[in-house]
Amino acid sequence: MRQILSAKQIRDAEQHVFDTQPDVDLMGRAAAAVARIADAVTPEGTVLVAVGPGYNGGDGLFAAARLAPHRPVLLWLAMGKAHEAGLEAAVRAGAQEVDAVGAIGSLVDCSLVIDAVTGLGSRPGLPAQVATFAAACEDEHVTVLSVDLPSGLDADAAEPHESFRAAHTVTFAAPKPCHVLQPAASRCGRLHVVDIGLDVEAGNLRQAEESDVARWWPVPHEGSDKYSRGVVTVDTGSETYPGAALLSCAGALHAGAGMVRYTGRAPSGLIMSRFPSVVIGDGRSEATVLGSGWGDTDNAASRVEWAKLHRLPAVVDADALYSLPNGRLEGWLLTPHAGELGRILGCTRAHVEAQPLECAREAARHTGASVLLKGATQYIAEPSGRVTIAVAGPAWTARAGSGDVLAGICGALLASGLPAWKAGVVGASIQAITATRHPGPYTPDDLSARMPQVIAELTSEL
Ligand SMILES: NC(=O)C1=CN([C@@H]2O[C@H](COP(=O)(O)OP(=O)(O)OC[C@H]3O[C@@H](n4cnc5c(N)ncnc54)[C@H](O)[C@@H]3O)[C@@H](O)[C@H]2O)[C@@H](O)CC1
Ligand SMILES: [K+]
Repeated sequence: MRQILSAKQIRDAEQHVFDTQPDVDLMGRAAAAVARIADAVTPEGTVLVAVGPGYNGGDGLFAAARLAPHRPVLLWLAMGKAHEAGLEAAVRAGAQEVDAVGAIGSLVDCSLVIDAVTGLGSRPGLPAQVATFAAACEDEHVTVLSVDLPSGLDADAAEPHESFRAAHTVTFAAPKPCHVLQPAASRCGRLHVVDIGLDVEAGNLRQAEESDVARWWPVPHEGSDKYSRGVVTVDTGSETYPGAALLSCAGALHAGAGMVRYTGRAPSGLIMSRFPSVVIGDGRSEATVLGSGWGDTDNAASRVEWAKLHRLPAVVDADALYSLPNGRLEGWLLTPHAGELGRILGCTRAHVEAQPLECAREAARHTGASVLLKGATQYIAEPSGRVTIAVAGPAWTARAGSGDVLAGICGALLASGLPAWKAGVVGASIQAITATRHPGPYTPDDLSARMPQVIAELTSEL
C-alpha cells in the first residue's frame, strides 16, 4: 500500500528533519536524484533547466550543478529570482544562463527540459511567460522532467490547471494527490518516488498495489466448501435490461463466489443458458448485489430494504442507489459513478469530478457505508474518512457493462467475508489489473472471463 501525502504532511516531515538533524542536506539529496534520473532519461544532449524562485528551483539548480560537468546545461530563471547558493553552484559548474526568448529558441536543440519552476509551494496555474514556455515544450515534443510535480498543478488536487506536461516526474518521500488523481496525474508522466530520508506518517489517503490485491484475495483452502467461500444473491437486471443480470453474475462467478443465487427480474432461462451453476431463487447467502440494470422499478425501496431486514451486506449499484434505506448501512458498499454520486449528494457530476475525495468521503460519512466512486481513478471511501485508491488500469474498461461486472465481483468478495471497503478496493483493482494484462477492446464479459487466470497468476506470485 502506498501512502499518498499532502503538501502539509511533507512540509511537517521536512521541518522535523530540520529541527532534529540540521546537518542533513535534503535539497542536495533531492537534486542528486533529479540529476541521476535526468541522465537515465536522456543520457546525452543539452539540458535546459527552467528555474523558479523557491526551493523547487533550488533543486533544479543543484541538479544543474551535477549535470553541467559532463553535458551542456542552460538555465532560464523563469521568474527572475532564484535560490542564490544553487545558482552560484550551477554557474560555477558551467551552466549558461539564457533569457525567455533564448529558452524557447533553444528548445529545438535540447534533449531534456527540467521543470523546476514551482513544487509544493505552487499556486495553481502558471504566469503567462511560463505558460508560453510550457506550451512550446509540448509543441516541440521536448521530453520534460518535472521536479516534485509539474509546475502549475496544485499538489493536493486533481485539477490539471495550466501546467507543464511531463514525461517523467521525480518526487520525494511519497506521491502527492496530484500524482495519482486524474486528470492531474496524466500530466505527470512516469512517476519516480525517491527516498530522501523524510520520516512520514500514514495519513488517510493511500493507493493499493497489486501485491495488496494478491495478499487480500480470498484463496480457498482444503477445508473450504461452497458455503464457506460465500454465497451471493444477485438481484440485478430486469426485463428491459436482462444483460445486466448476466454481467453481474459473470463478475460474481469469475471472482470465485462459492455459489451465486439469482433473484432478479430477468428471465431465468436466459441466466441458466449462460451460467448453469447459478441457482435460481432465494436462500441462505452472505451478501447481495442490488440495482444494476433495474431501470425504473416501482419496488426499488422494498428490494433494498429486504437486504437491511435480513442483515445482509449489500453492494448497491445504479438505480438502487436512489432508494437507500434510512439508518447506518454498516458493512455495505455503494458503487456510484460521478453522476450517480452527484444525484445522491444533491450536487452536479462536475462538482463530484472536481472534488472526488471530498464527495466520496461525504457520502460514506453520511450513509455509514463504504463508497466506491467509479471512474478513471477509483476511490473507496470509508465512513472514517480514510480513502484507498484502487490499482489503476487502462481506459479500455470505460464502456457500458463494466460497472455491472464490477458489482458482481464486489458481491462475491463481500460474501467471502472481506469488509466492504476491502471488497471495493480488491474488486475495482482486479478488473483494472485484468485489463492491464489483457489490453484491448474486450467486452466486459470477455474481460471478466479472463479474470480467473489473472487471479491465479497474482495469487501464485505471492
Ligand atoms: N524545504 C526543503 O529543504 C526541501 C524542499 N524541497 C523542494 O522545495 C519545494 C518547495 O519549495 P518552496 O516552498 O520554496 O515552494 P516552491 O519552490 O514550489 O514555490 C514557491 C515560490 O514560487 C512562487 N509561486 C508559486 N506558484 C506561483 C505561481 N502560480 N505564479 C507565480 N509564482 C508562484 C511563490 O510565490 C514562491 O515564491 C518542493 O516542491 C521541493 O521541490 C526539496 O528540496 C526537498 C527539501
Ligand atoms: K516543478
